[in-house]
Amino acid sequence: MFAARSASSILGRRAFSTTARLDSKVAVLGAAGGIGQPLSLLLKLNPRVTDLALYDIKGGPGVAADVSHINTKSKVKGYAPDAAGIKECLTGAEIVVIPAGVPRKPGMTRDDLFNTNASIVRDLAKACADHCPKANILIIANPVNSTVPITAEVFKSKGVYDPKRLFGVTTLDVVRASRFISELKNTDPAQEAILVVGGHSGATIVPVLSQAGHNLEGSERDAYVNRVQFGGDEVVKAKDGAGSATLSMAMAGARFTESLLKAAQGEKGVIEPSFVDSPLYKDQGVEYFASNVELGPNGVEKIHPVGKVTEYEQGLLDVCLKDLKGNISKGVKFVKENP
Ligand SMILES: NC(=O)C1=CN([C@@H]2O[C@H](COP(=O)(O)OP(=O)(O)OC[C@H]3O[C@@H](n4cnc5c(N)ncnc54)[C@H](O)[C@@H]3O)[C@@H](O)[C@H]2O)C=CC1
Ligand SMILES: O=C([O-])CC(=O)C(=O)O
Repeated sequence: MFAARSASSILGRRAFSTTARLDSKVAVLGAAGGIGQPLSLLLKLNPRVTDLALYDIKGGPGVAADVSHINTKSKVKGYAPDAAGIKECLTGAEIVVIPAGVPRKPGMTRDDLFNTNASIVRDLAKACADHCPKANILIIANPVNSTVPITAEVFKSKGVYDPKRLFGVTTLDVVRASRFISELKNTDPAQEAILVVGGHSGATIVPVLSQAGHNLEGSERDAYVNRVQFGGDEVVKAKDGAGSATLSMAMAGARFTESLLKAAQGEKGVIEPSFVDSPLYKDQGVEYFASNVELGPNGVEKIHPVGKVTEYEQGLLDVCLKDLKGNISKGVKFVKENP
């Protein structure tokens, strides 16, 4: 989809770019993994990306050599898995996408990944805070509800936290919500835009179907909501021990990156749901929340409220907020106890 961008939209980019930077370095940390590889491929196909910097503790240079043969203009470089490598990878990055971390196996929750992934994300966040403190940081590594607060705490501890530049990538939930409703209603999924709010695990994933003008009742509604909330489990089960969603996640990560680049390059009205430092439920002690976010040259431009929900959706939201609070404080506590 990115390679097929029309000439006029590429020209459009030039028209938007008079005040915006034309060089867009995007770094992927965890680039040799199940998500990292197809994500790197999609970013290589995106003409808005001028430099693609690929880092992994294993195999970054190999993926970079492979992807670099694709005949698009961007420069691609893979970095050695050491302090000098990550420093060079991150220096000058406008966007850093982080899918580094272990995926689930059947029977695990995302929270079961916390013990392994919390320290991976903490250490990569430290490197970002040191080498590219003004970059937009896109967290894919699970559990997102905790790894986003972990990243924020690291940036705060180094005095460089900008809440407008930190995003938990929840795009896959939105992609799934659109696809699954289109299967039920026989519509074009590309034309469906189902709002999904909350967080990124189980009951914290709240599809707000009512705002898209769809009405499902009873068991059909419950099955739809359950499928959106546990879509990740569907893939984990089907992969049977070989990991979780990678290809659909790569597409979702590439879409979010493209949206940020569009906004950075001056396009107005770019909206993506994302898990961000949000004022919406701070009065209830929930510091981070996913809702529609308007993107701009400085990252978050405007956080949209959830809007009108049905009584049923409000019930889902109540459960979500309770779970989210626990997930967030777990991340914050981890950094305080393991700086
Ligand atoms: N936000 C979302 O919607 C989704 C999140 N995920 C999460 O994304 C993460 C990655 O999933 P996969 O790519 O399938 O896993 P994977 O195991 O295939 O790849 C992870 C990669 O990270 C690398 N890595 C590990 N520690 C690192 C470090 N300190 N620095 C740099 N690289 C490091 C590994 O070498 C590996 O290449 C998992 O935590 C998974 O749960 C997966 C799907 C959707
Ligand atoms: O389910 C998982 O562990 C991976 C993930 O976050 C998703 O597919 O939404």
